Amino acid sequence: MDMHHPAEPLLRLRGVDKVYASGTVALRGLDLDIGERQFISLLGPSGCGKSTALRLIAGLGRHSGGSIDWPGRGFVPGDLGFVFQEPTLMPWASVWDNVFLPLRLRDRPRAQVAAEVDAALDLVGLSGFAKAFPRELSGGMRMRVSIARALVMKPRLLLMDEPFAALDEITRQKLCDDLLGIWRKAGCTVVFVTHSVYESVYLSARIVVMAARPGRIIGEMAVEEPYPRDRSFRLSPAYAEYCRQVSGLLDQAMGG
Ligand SMILES: Nc1ncnc2c1ncn2[C@@H]1O[C@H](COP(=O)(O)OP(=O)(O)OP(=O)(O)O)[C@@H](O)[C@H]1O
Repeated sequence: MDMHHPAEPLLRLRGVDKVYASGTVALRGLDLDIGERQFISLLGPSGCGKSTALRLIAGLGRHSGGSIDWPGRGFVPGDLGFVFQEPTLMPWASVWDNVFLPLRLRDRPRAQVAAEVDAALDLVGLSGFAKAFPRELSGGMRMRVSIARALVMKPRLLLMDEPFAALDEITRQKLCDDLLGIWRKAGCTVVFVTHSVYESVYLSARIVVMAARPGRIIGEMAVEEPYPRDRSFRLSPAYAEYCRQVSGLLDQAMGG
């Protein structure tokens, strides 16, 4: 870090509140700095406001109080990619056309951006499936198409809302490895919402634990294992110890 110009975070949340029209206080006083190229997980029990926080960061809905800023060079359209629990692909369109969608919505001509679509497919390891249709793919492959679509605009921030929750354990582990590779190559920041202690420890450099009613941050942990990470980390005593500590924080979040 340059000591004369300490790096600004990519995103800064200060005292963010969200009260829904129903009166539910989904978030109260959220303070969070998210750095460039960080991999950060938001972990917490159901209803603690993880998805709300992600949606506010994405600009889907207004916060009721506090501020959300992009302090560096500010927010530029295309800076954000979003991946949901369901891949939400268009079943009638090929893999290539699904990934092309964000560019098409911005009126970018097919021929002009073909290389960008190809590069996004290459990034997620699906170059050979450009002409396939979603129904021909496994659940894990469909999720990778969804990730390629989120990354085709080369966003600086990738928001992921429990992307692997609907998949079986083996596919989940494989996708975690894939995601770490994709993240390293894409060079973006990832904010990953999950219920899973194991997933958060494996993936993140930083885990923010939230509690409900009102949704708030109750603790944070750094996972100081260097990247790249692989199976050997998952099997290591250090991994088990991180999981134990994060589970302890989660117990606190659930009032235990
Ligand atoms: N559109 C909405 N209108 C009213 N209340 C909402 C709305 N969306 C969420 N809530 C409420 O806000 C609180 C936080 O919800 P949110 O979905 O952000 O939590 P979460 O941590 O993502 O939960 P989960 O893990 O179950 O997805 C909950 O009490 C929820 O019922």
